[in-house]
Amino acid sequence: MSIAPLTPGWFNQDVKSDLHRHLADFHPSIWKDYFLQYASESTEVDDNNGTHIEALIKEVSKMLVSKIEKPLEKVHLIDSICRLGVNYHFEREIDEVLQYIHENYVENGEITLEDNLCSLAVLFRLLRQQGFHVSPLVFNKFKDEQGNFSEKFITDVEGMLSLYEASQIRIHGEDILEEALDFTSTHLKSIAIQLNPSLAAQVKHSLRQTLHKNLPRLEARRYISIYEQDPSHNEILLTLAKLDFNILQSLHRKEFGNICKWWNELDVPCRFPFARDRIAECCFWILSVYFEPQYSQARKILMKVISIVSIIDDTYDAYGVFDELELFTEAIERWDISCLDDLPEYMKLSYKSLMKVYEEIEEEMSKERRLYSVNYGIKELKKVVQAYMTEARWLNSNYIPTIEEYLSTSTISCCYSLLATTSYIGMGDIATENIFKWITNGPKIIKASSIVCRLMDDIVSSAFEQKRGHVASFLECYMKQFDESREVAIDECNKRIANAWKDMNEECLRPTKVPMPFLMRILNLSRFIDVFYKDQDNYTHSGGIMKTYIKALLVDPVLI
Ligand SMILES: CC(C)=CCC/C(C)=C/CC/C(C)=C/COP(=O)(O)OP(=O)(O)O
Repeated sequence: MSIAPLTPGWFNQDVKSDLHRHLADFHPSIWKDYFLQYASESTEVDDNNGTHIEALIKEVSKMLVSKIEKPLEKVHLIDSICRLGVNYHFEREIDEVLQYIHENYVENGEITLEDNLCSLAVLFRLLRQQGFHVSPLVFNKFKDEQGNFSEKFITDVEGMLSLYEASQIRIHGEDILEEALDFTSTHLKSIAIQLNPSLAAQVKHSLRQTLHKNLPRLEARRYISIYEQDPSHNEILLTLAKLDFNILQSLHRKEFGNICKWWNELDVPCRFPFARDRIAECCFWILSVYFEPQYSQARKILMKVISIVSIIDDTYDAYGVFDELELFTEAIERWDISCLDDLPEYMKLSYKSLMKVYEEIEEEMSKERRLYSVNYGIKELKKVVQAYMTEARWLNSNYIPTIEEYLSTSTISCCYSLLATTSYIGMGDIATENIFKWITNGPKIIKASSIVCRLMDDIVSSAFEQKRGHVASFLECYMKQFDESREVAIDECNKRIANAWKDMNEECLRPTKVPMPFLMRILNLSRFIDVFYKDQDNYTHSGGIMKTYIKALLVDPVLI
């Protein structure tokens, strides 16, 4: 796209005094031009190790499909495959094994295999993750006569860890898993100091970041080193995991490089100095949604959309004044390049770039005869911008909405319905028009994911945002409506977040309303929030764990 060059200081020439604006002091880009070195016309997967990898995949596949004599050994093999991040090569085989175990060793939801706490909890988690119905009452056998989890398991750290991880996939009404969570987290916390350093580190990690809510690539990067140190590891599987990790890394670097090249042409620091310059972080957000090679085109689309939306979000929250925002909202509603003439100079750039991004998506989709998919995406974007405007109105009139009013708008402005819908656009023929109808009709799982996103974001960012003038967050709305303290409001958020996870877990059980690949995008969007919005907003303040994790997945290869 060619946009006329600017003279220094242009930004303040034709716009209102910054006194009226809610400017934020965002730190500059951490990554600058780092990923540009990887930009490449071809985003094919590197084939240098192709034959070797193929052979390793065949070997692991053989291990999976061999006759099931010891079911729990297979279960642990599947667990390692998943944690090492190579399960996407064996979806059919894994499903067949778990289906077999479910048919032969689960009666009326009860697992009939007799074994130790660790193995049963791993099996329970894997079956649930795969969408099979299993009853948590299987854990009754680990209780004492009083009906409490037996203290004799406190020293079984692996068992406790597995039960703790299994309890994360609980659904509504599963009291026994609530008790299990309580029991395991209390005792794991207190026992951690007595353990050897490596086990202590694992316990500490799980207590902070559970497996179910972790991003699969991050878990793979971490687990490869843990698995390598386990004397009973399988060499073939380990080698596959390492090679595969590096191959994916080089594909992802190229994709990041290409998007950074496009972003650089927008010249964000100069043309949008009020906005967060976070292209690597935006790309990482999308890499969390899907990492597999077949979703490369889908990632490209979603990476561009999220990055432009990030600028638009800052336009509403950190720069635009009320009458400018009305013009912008109107222009988005009309969706027509001729609206440019009505916009202030700085808004022309984002509007033009947005139109251009969607034109490109339309071009690609019309080649695939899936143009309709883009229209669903545009409708979701319009909803987001309307929600931004409602929030701007509230701020402009110092209105603090009720929590019902607040949530109905802010679960749209959190963009998760927009991102989920847009994530399906590049997914190919499996994303039928019915899938788009389903996702844009506000299904339970997207409502739950939006609650997780909105409330976790509000807990960590409301203090920073309120300082500069920002629409009231859930916390302020709740405190005003119920005349309660911030702590009580945070507790309420955490309860709602936990319930939303139960909704999501329930929606992933079979029979699912849509095929699993579509639910997985939503689950991964929620996981991103769990990883990056726990203690602070690591997108806005991206020099901490965000930097560490980008480095782990995109900069440092795994040592072979
Ligand atoms: C966490 C969240 C809302 C994610 C939205 C997904 C998305 C579009 C991400 C791009 C960057 C962005 C707008 C982050 C949220 O900023 P913010 O915290 O300023 O968002 P807000 O203004 O809606 O609170």
